[in-house]
Amino acid sequence: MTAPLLSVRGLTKDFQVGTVFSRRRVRAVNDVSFDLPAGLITALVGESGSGKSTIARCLARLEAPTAGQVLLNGKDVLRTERRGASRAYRRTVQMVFQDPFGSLNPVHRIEHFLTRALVLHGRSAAPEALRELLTSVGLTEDMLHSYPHELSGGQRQRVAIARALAVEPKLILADEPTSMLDVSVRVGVLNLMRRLRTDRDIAMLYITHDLGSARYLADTTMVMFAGEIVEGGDALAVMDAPAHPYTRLLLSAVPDPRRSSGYDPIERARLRDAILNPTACPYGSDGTCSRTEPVRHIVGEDQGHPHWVRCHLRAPATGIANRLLKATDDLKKAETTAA
Ligand SMILES: Nc1ncnc2c1ncn2[C@@H]1O[C@H](COP(=O)(O)OP(=O)(O)OP(=O)(O)O)[C@@H](O)[C@H]1O
Repeated sequence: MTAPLLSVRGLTKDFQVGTVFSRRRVRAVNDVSFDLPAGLITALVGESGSGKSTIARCLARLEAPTAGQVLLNGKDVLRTERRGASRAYRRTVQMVFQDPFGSLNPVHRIEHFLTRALVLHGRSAAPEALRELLTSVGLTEDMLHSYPHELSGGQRQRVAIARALAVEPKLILADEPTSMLDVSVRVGVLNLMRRLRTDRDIAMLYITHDLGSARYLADTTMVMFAGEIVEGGDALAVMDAPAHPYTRLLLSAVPDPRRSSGYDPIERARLRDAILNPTACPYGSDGTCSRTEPVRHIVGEDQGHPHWVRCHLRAPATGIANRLLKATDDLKKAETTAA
């Protein structure tokens, strides 16, 4: 197994919400631990509000965790860099956001974003360097003089990726990088990410609620529910043999072309409950579940990655994974058409 580039231990993040009269605390991330190995793509999947972006923002050092450790190459960066991320950390760990338009100031040309990133990190912004950056993400040199609004959503996201690449990062935190793009251009951006992993050995944390794209892109997958990571392992193993009831619910929401409704109504009702009430485990309320906190159980191993689950009601796989296979097939077909 590849050594971890970045390790997270006991990461917890609370937010204060409400007014002065009704102040309360929301625990967005609760005691989360995982490793991001060098050169591998790790997907973090889960419904809206489960805490995925908060983890990414803590790792990008845009939020200060309430508790826990972030170890970059074994160094506890929250302890050693108390005043904020060092330039070396920012160079190693870059973030790509969901909204490629929001992350590029509309008053500047593309040349500005790339030049600034290169210069800030003490690198040459010579024309060849700019050209190389653009071509590495599948764009052409003439786009240097374009404004963000003159590019398509997919092209803007490629510019955002080029800007991240300018500092030669070792890890890219990609928070829903394709969710605002047309389906037809999503696969191109996913393929670009895969190429960066293979050609440049860049590790990625790929955050998404789209299980099909996680299965398509990632080496390993972690499933997040109500602020906790409840299942993890080889991406295909987690998707094809989900052991946690919540993973199975997420998979059940992948539309099934063989059913007119697309959803199993019972599964859909439970998923709805889980989303509407994300702080309570829906499987704990029916009396079948132990009250004690579930420990990690290893349920298998694939490609050298242990497949683990934290749930009292872990279960063997069912046929729902077939729908995900279909979604991945569709992506592969789109890839062939786009090529
Ligand atoms: N700045 C903040 N202040 C208060 N609460 C916050 C803040 N940021 C996130 N939260 C809360 O933390 C929880 C997790 O949010 P987060 O954005 O991390 O989830 P997510 O899984 O990334 O969802 P989405 O895909 O919708 O962004 C939610 O309940 C959210 O309302």
